[in-house]
Amino acid sequence: MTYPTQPEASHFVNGQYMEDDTGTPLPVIYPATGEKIAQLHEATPKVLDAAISAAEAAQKEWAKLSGMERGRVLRRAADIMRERNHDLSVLETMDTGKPYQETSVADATSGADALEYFGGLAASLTGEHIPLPGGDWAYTIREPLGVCAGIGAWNYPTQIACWKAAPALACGNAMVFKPSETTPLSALKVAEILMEAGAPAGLFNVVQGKGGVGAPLVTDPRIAKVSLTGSVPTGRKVYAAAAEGMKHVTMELGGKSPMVVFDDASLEDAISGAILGNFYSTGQVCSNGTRVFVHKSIKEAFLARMAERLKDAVIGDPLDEATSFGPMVSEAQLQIVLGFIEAGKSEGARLVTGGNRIDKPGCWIEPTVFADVTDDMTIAREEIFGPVLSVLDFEDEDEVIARANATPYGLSAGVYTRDLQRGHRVIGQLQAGSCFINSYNDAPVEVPFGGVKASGVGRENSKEAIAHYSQVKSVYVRMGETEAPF
Ligand SMILES: NC(=O)C1=CN([C@@H]2O[C@H](COP(=O)(O)OP(=O)(O)OC[C@H]3O[C@@H](n4cnc5c(N)ncnc54)[C@H](O)[C@@H]3O)[C@@H](O)[C@H]2O)C=CC1
Repeated sequence: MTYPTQPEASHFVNGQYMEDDTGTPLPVIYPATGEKIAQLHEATPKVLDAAISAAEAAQKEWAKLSGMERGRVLRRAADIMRERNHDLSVLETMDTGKPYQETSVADATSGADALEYFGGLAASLTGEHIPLPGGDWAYTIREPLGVCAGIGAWNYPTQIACWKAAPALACGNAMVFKPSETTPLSALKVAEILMEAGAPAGLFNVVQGKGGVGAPLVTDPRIAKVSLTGSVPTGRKVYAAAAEGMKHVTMELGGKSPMVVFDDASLEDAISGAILGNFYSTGQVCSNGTRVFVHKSIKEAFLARMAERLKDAVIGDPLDEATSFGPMVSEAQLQIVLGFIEAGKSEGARLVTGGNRIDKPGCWIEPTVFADVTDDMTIAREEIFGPVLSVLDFEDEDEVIARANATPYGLSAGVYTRDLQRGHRVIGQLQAGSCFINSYNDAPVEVPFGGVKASGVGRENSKEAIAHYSQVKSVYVRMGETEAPF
């Protein structure tokens, strides 16, 4: 028995489901068939206010607990998520269209990893003792920020909710989370699980809606920090709005990341990396290596073998465990991707395989590979966020580094080579936050994740995230008399 797709109500506020059906209707569509699977409503100002007030009250109590006590709740939530992985994965597949083969290993499980990791870290979030001249000393206290707003994208809804909530709650903050309007279902389950694990009512609240709900959440004076996963244009707006209130931010934004395949690389591994970095989640991954620079001497071999490997993709019912390639998340995103494919063709790129909408109900598109792509083409410059791989030729190491860096983005970068000195030398020069050598798109919770340049501010995951969900108070303690000039 899996979860019904229609939740009890649209929002989760102060420990329970909440509805206000005067909000704008928000239909939820299963992208594999185009069927409506739930009907929600956007949050009204009343719902938003209730969520922020509940978070404010809960945060004060939560921050009084020791880190050990807070961590215990998060670790219990991680265990519950793992026990319910099947049901959570089916729901995530219905919400996003991503195959169960993926959701069962990369969504609730990744969320549980974050809850477990930050739950374990919570008790160790201590300050420092600083000895000073004359017997004076100082100490520091790592304090929570207060109520944090989390705003999510549609590609990894459970993972995004947990990657934001886990470090925020571990540090003693509360959260109001707004999922993407395209995938509103699974964050409600994260809220339910946190309450069941013993979190106080109001600690983690979910409000639904589009940018019109996100914007007042960001500017509300009771919100101390905003963590957004989304596109660069939205990031610019949210960052600017948060700056007005001098709020802390984490921005996990888009990219146009390079993957460089040298002539000494293992061809099979490089193709696996390019598949993971372009077709996993139907290409809807922010860190994807969508500009695949392949050394000219191996380009044709690379393309021929890639076309062969793509024939093994199992495109079909996302709930069937054998399916390895699902639909796009929505008709709107599908149309954007088809537009980029047309631009690729009209600007002279060579279509090697795919390029078409698949003729059946739902949002289906073929895995698509372009070759002979040049740096100035639209498909080499703009984030597509779909299953479209572009192969660009190169011959020289310095040349490929310069071209790889010639982008406003800087989320990820990858290098395939058997020459390890070269691997490290090249990665050292690539302008990106999350990099890979002979691999692509791994994102374990122990490792910092985030971008440089236009791709973001701050880091998620790892100990680095703690700095972004807490602030340091320093206390100077004088042991002798206080001397003043007069
Ligand atoms: N760096 C990262 O960690 C990741 C980045 N992304 C990026 O996300 C994008 C795709 O996701 P989308 O949901 O289409 O992005 P989007 O930028 O359209 O929306 C992201 C979220 O922001 C909200 N929003 C929109 N306008 C807002 C405003 N003015 N104020 C407050 N909130 C607002 C949306 O409702 C949604 O919840 C891609 O560009 C992708 O690269 C996606 C996943 C991970």
